[in-house]
Amino acid sequence: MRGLIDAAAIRVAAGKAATLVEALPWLERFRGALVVVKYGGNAMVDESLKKAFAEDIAFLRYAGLRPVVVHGGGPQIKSMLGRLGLESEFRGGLRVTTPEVMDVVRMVLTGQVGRELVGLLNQHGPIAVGLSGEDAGLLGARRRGTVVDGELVDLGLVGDVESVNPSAVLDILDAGRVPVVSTVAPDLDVEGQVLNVNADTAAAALAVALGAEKLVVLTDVEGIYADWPDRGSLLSSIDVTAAKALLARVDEGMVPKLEACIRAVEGGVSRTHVVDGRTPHSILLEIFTDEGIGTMVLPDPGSGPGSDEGSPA
Ligand SMILES: Nc1ncnc2c1ncn2[C@@H]1O[C@H](COP(=O)(O)OP(=O)(O)O)[C@@H](O)[C@H]1O
Ligand SMILES: CC(=O)N[C@@H](CCC(=O)OP(=O)(O)O)C(=O)O
Repeated sequence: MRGLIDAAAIRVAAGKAATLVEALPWLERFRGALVVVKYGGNAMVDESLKKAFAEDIAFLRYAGLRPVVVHGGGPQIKSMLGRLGLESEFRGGLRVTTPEVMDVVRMVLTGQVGRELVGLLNQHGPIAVGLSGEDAGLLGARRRGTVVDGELVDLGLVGDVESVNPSAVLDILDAGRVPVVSTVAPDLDVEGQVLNVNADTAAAALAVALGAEKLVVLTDVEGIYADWPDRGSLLSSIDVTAAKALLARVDEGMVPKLEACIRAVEGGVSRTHVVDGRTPHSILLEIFTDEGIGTMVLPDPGSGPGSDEGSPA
């Protein structure tokens, strides 16, 4: 009835206020912080998760952080290859990339997925600017193979990032906007050739070059499991030494993600997280709540600043 105070409504309001207050120390801690977010998995294909992702990135931007988005697009590449009657296989979590497949990867990542993401973010104001590893020398790559069952496998036009010139990304950040990066990179050895770089790998290289405070990698699973697929073995954190040992026991797409986290931590990014992109607003939950979510890959204990994330201080 109007005019009466509803006790249940007051409790709900108090709960909402408590959530906001819980975020306060984290807002203070991360004001101005550069955070690289690798966007991929279900969060990229489900409409409501896409919307929630865009809200999270806009929230970070308006809360005074400096988010940089690096996106994947494996499912969209697969779908376009299918429409064109082309096939490609994965070895060690990486797509074997022929010249025809490379054309499709470039078209889909830079021309389709990146554009869509920029559009979604710009529903929250004119904040997002898309670019690829080809723009202003952002990424330089060299061809790489991968080792599967002890044998080196040729992956074709697949590259690993060898050089990063982050000035274009910094220009966009300094203008108060959000860079949205697709991970096609010029081949440093062959002029005019571009290479397909796994987006987790590129996100790590970029996070290191930018001196990011955090790398957050979205995926389709709760986090990293010590003993996959034993659901009781989800890790809340793991140090670099243990993560390297675990590499031998993970497979599928988790290999490039775990490698990316290790590379980022070893490159000085002290907070590296693998979080579940199927959970709406997983990025906000990771950054602005006391518990965080997913798995954090950390420097080894006692190895310097950032080896302990327990509190915002
Ligand atoms: N130890 C592990 N912990 C978590 N996931 C693992 C592990 N080993 C293998 N996986 C697999 O890796 C998958 C994540 O990689 P992928 O499907 O490529 O992710 P995305 O599509 O998010 O890029 C998980 O869904 C799971 O099937
Ligand atoms: C070499 C390699 O595997 N490149 C990836 C690039 C896109 C990507 O990484 O997308 P996800 O993050 O959605 O997996 C590919 O061709 O699928």
